[in-house]
Amino acid sequence: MSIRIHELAKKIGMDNKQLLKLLQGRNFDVKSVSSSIDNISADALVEEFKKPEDSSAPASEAEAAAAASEEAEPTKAKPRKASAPAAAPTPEAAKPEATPTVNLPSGVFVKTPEDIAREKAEKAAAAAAAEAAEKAEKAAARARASAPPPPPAPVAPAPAPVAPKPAVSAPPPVPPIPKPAVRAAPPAAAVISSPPPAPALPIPPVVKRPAAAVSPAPTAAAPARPTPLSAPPVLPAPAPPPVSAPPPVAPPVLGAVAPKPPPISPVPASALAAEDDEIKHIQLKPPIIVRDFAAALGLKPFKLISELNQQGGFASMNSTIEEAVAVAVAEKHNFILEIKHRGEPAEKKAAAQEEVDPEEEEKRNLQPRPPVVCILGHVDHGKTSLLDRIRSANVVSGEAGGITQHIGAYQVERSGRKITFLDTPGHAAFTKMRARGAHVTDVAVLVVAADDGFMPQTDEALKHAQEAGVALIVAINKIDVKGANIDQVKTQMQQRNIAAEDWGGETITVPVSALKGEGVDTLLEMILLQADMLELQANPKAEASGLIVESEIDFGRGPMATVIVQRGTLKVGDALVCGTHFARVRAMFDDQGRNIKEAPPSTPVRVIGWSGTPDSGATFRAVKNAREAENLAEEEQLRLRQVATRAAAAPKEVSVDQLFANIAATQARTLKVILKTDVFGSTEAVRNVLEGIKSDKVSVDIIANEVGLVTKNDVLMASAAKAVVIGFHTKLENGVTSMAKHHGVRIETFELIYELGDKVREMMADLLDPDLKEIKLGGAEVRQVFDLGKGAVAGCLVTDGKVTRNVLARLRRKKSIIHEGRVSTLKRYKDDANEVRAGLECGIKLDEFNGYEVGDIIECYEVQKVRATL
Ligand SMILES: Nc1nc2c(ncn2[C@@H]2O[C@H](COP(=O)(O)OP(=O)(O)OP(=O)(O)O)[C@@H](O)[C@H]2O)c(=O)[nH]1
Repeated sequence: MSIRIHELAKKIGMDNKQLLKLLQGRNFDVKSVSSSIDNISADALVEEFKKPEDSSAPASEAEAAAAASEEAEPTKAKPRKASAPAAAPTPEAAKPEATPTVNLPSGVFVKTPEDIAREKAEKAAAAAAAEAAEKAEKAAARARASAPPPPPAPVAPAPAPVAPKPAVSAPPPVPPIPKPAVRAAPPAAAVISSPPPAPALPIPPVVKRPAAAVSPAPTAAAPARPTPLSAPPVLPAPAPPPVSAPPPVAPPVLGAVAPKPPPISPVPASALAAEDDEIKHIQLKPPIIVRDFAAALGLKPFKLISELNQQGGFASMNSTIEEAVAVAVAEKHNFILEIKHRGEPAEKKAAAQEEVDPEEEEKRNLQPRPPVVCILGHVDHGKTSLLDRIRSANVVSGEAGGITQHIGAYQVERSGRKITFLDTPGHAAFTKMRARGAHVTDVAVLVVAADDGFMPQTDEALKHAQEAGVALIVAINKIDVKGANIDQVKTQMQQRNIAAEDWGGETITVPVSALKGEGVDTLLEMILLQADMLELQANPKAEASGLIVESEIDFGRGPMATVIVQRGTLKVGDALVCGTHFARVRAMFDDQGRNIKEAPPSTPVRVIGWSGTPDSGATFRAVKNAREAENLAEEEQLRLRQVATRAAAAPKEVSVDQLFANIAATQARTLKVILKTDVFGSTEAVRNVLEGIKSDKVSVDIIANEVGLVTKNDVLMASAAKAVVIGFHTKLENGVTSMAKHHGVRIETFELIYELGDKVREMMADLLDPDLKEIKLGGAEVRQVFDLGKGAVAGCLVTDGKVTRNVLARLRRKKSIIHEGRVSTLKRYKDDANEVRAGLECGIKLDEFNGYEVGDIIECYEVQKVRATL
């Protein structure tokens, strides 16, 4: 039994990637987050990472100590209780976690000996450091407490987090503190508190505890609550700058209070210092991302994630945290979080002061974006059904012939996260679309039917995905079908060097049934997991740019393009330029056809307002205004014209071979085609089909191709050029049919690409002279020769088929053909006959031939014209 890493990570509340690294560091043979480890090791890890939270054992120890101290200081009771839950996350508690000190349940081996040795060393070092800090702090506290000499010299550069606690643990204003501390302190504490000679202040005992295991929590927690008011009046005379170097707030307070002499209680002074030390300020800009926030708090991201997840929701490394939540979490960790919004005066000032580095700005604005996923695979392997299942809409039934004809882009939501899907057609003609699909995407899902295995377009799709360098997931579909063979598909994967994970490879492989929905959830989970691993980000604040997935002329709305926003946020009213086309975004529609105003990164959206149909695969970008967009498009048109003119004007060297080839080409017959399609991608697909028809005798020339309806103009053009009009997925404008009849123009429209291919082949063949085919009718053997004076007649026996008067015939003698002509006379006895069948005797005379010999064979045949082959 085993468990996948991402499941384990969820259990532990750790980031997938971190857990993967951790396991790799511990020499586990794991390659990706969907790899698995054995259950024993997994349990040990769960146990290991439970520790920091359920530090109940040591906590109870601490509580015992605290309870003891309560007896002496009843006033302390409340604060401690209240702060108890917050104990764990205090900086002190967090510290031991920072070093990977791990206590495994005995008998479980999940670490290498080196790991254990290293951890021990780190633990020892941490303990030593903590102790040194304590000592230093203690000395400082003592120096402050024993007021008289004002030596301001800070006692020791006490490490920030540990230092404050002892001070705070001794807040009680009145009685000489030592007693409770002594009582509360475990034996160890007493020992350690001894080193410095000076007065046995109460503080140390609490700090005493060995850094990691201690539940300094309760004690440490107490100081966490800010009690600023108590500070000023009590402050001891001198020692303004005690240990509290870090927070800048401390000095003024201390300074201000310093002159007051009352020497009564030295303790609160340190309490104030501690407090100032404790509460730190951090500034962040929205959006607050888990990763950055954890770094600012000095926490491990997985700790923060688990904390956020406990509050409900689903956080990951790149999740954005709501501001209110972030403030609360920061408070819990003794930080004051200042969120700096854009446009705030302070920021404006800062912006004015320093030049913004665009790269920095870009980095700062990066935000997680949804993954773009491409579904690839062979025809009919279930790509559309899978997508259909995922978004629970019935697309398959709406497609012509059940085949996806052009790319579709959709967005689905899963666990509160969006995934953008591209559906690409499986037919061979749509190669370019698939290639384009693969290049736009982050993750490619290769659909392989379990009953069919890898097919030509599966391999081609795999090649596209590999060339594009996108993450690959294999979905073995149709596992419900009789004859489904998952292992066979995995064998084929192995042969292609993309072995499945459970076969020792690295390719995430999910068996699914698009029809029954089995495995689809797992597939989505894997996609999100891959997306997490890829850490996909984009800057939504930048000028919008992206890629044209598809373009078409929408009847009624004009040129329309399906685009994927890759960067920035596309808005209605934006001015766009894309090659020779430009747009002012009039309206945008999402995959459900709903009108939307904005499209952030990774969103597929249909845009209207284009000057024409931009090429699929071209990139667009937003510019300042429509005028600029138009100018840029015009410049591009001009540039292309110049390139074409230069190319045409350039002298060409023509070889003799080429010359002959050109002459032959002019003699070869050509089918001229005017092509009209629904979308740009279809044009490509039809072109692919037509260019794939190879013939030496006849060629296809697409003299014009456009997206849109077949118009009267097309008919006129076809009439002038002697061309045919081919429409794919498009209709005819009113009046076109009658006009075409009048001009003798042939118009053919198609819904299925393979039907189009077959028909064009026929049309091409029709341009060729028909082939002649000889069909044998029968044969007769000459048995006797009759000389009639004015000529000879052959007395024959019809051996096969039939002999008919006037048909073509040839006379063979052994292997030679002696004569070819027609059967001019055919007699049965003395009567003329039209036809004599096999087994009967007859007299045959071939026109203009008299030289028959016994044994000659007369073959009768006819010649038929058949359509020429290409
Ligand atoms: N039994 C079974 N049939 C399926 C499953 N998935 C798809 N099919 C059927 O397979 C046929 C083809 O499915 P599509 O989703 O159109 O396949 P496609 O790969 O999108 O095909 P193209 O659009 O031509 O590229 C349909 O009849 C589906 O009902 C499945 O998991 N189990």
